[in-house]
Amino acid sequence: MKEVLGDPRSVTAPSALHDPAAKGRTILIADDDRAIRTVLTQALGRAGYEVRTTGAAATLWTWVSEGLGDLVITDVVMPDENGLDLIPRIKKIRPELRIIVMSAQNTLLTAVKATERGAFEYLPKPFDLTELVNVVRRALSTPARAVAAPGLEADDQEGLPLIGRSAAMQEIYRTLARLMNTDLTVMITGESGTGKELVARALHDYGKRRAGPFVAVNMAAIPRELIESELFGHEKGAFTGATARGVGRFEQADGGTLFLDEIGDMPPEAQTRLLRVLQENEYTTVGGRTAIRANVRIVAATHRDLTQQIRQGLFREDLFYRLNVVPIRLPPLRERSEDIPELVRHFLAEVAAEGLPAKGLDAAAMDRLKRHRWPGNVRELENLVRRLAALYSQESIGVDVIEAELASAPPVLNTSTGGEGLSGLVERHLREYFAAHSDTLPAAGLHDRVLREVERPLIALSLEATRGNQIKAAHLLGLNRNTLRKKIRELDIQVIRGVR
Ligand SMILES: Nc1ncnc2c1ncn2[C@@H]1O[C@H](COP(=O)(O)OP(=O)(O)OP(=O)(O)O)[C@@H](O)[C@H]1O
Repeated sequence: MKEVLGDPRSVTAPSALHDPAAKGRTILIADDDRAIRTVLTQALGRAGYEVRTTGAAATLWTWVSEGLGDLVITDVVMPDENGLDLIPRIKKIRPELRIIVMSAQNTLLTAVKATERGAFEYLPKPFDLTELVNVVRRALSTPARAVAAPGLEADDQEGLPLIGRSAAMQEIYRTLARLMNTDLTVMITGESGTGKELVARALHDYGKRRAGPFVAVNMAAIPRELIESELFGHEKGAFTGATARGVGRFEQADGGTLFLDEIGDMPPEAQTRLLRVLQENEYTTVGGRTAIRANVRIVAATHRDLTQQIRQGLFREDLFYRLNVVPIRLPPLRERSEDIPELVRHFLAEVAAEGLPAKGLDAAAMDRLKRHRWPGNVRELENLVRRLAALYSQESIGVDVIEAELASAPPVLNTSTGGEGLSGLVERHLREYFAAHSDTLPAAGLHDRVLREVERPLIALSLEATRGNQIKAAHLLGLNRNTLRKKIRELDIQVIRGVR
């Protein structure tokens, strides 16, 4: 049986799970919900453990200070004290005692705090009892773990709200919490607008490099021939237009996190260079000779299917394995539609805080939103909510308004760009590009370079869509066949037959 969603108290029963190592081990449980105490007592009792339960944090504290128990399972919100606040006190007097935190709060901050304060594991409610029994067994057979250094506590305010309490988001919060004290390379995949950049920021903000810079680079936004100098910097005179030394993003991100967005769009030469940096932990600037030590944590993201890119020869397999150390897949919004009401409330509150009149959605309207497919994911939802707040005067928005808004069909190109439109997307990337050169101007010849940047994917994708058939692609593009052939050569596009 799997998780039962909805009721935070619902837990599902394990299959027979007697653990021979359980004999003589006592588990202390604190939860103010009697039903939960009962189910946990039964499940752990069946597995062979001794169990003591209480509804008060104070009683748990007394037991622990008397030296009782081999493991603690505690809830977070209890009438007398917050379970999370108890953890450091317990760790101080009994550092070896494993603590499992369970909570129905289910925010990223709870997961992070539990891990940060030294909990062995965090279980969002509702959870599967089989999983709990497995966690207990693991906890009792793993040596004590160092607690995060004091002073590294996450702020109480969740500055960067990742909204959503669906099972899929809970899994992501747990992964993020586990990654907190590591420097592991992370690869975030997911459709456009699912929150990849937000997750990358969370990894940084709750990670051990949080005091350092967070630098984001969008591979798709930078002209191909400039990517290497953008990442690694260049020496004066390294190429035409390099009139001064240029600082690269690796240098800017020194001591912090480098977020490589749209990594699937990285050109081959830059991929090779990046691979070398990841292998050797050193890089050289374009035109430079001295090796510079790289001190960045890499987080990469893509909305593309990299395994397919690898098959097509567009992405290096060895680089993929270097980057894919910890994969995080963000689900599309349609797979977690139960999060939509909370997201809507969050975005409505945001626009209200910006000075627009406060609004709400009636039940039918909310229901309609939950049934939409959301090709542009959270970004599309956010844009819709902003439109509703700005364009409609009624306080409570009904389903008719939602129908009308969803029916004002976005243009063809919107589906992949999250409701933004192609020109909006190009403008966003160009803005980012200019912003990256805030103190200097980009190298001369920008017009042609940018047009080539648009032309290349346009032609490559047309060829992909026509399975490498150049006659069909020329027709699709409205180009003469010879012109297309010439452009394929000039732009160095690989034509792969039969692949789509
Ligand atoms: N779980 C979430 N909670 C709150 N806001 C979210 C969430 N996920 C995404 N958003 C918001 O949706 C918008 C898009 O998110 P983000 O830019 O992180 O997506 P992305 O996957 O990186 O998109 P792209 O692939 O197009 O770059 C942002 O405004 C972000 O704040």
